[in-house]
Amino acid sequence: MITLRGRWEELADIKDELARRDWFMGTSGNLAIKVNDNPTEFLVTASGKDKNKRTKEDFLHVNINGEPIEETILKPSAETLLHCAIYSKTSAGCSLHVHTVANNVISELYGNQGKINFQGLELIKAFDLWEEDAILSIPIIPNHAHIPRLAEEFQTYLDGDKGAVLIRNHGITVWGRDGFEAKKLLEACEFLFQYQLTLRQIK
Ligand SMILES: CSC[C@@H](O)[C@@H](O)C(=O)COP(=O)(O)O
Ligand SMILES: [Zn+2]
Repeated sequence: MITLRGRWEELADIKDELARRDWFMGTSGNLAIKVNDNPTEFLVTASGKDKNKRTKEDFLHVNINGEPIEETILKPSAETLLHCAIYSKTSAGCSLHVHTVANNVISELYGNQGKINFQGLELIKAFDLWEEDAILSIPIIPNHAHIPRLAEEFQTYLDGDKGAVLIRNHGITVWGRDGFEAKKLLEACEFLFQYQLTLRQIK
């Protein structure tokens, strides 16, 4: 059995790796990992911190409503409700949210269509799409400032234990069965976004 400490270290390692990619600009981004079922509990990043640094106060242990389980002066991520939605509606074990220039530009370019589709690219296999004509469709939702409203719209796309949703001119949230899968999906999405932007520049 993996302990709370083990999950903490796992999430901290993921955070370090994403930080090395420079995916936490301006304190943006938040991460979560499930630590218990029945009742569902997870670790979530503390709000407003420099996620490039590794400290003892990086994560809070929260319940399914995003409320801290232990007494703390730290505040859970402002976007904790999105992670709550993921663990309420799916069996995912890890959820990651980052802001990158590529995911923001893609969300703006394709925002009016409400989604971006990828077909014929090897990396969509990261989402277990193996058929030659398979299409990976990533929804794009408006960036509602009211987080409960954002979470309400976001949760309509939670139809599996792994997936990705773009928030327009904000960022991406991905979830997977575990930390390995969530990070894999995030990297695949960012590859696809960079590919699409490069292709559009050349054409
Ligand atoms: C500092 S801009 C980014 C925030 O508004 C938010 O979108 C974000 O991703 C980080 O918020 P946080 O509360 O630290 O989890
Ligand atoms: Zn954000």
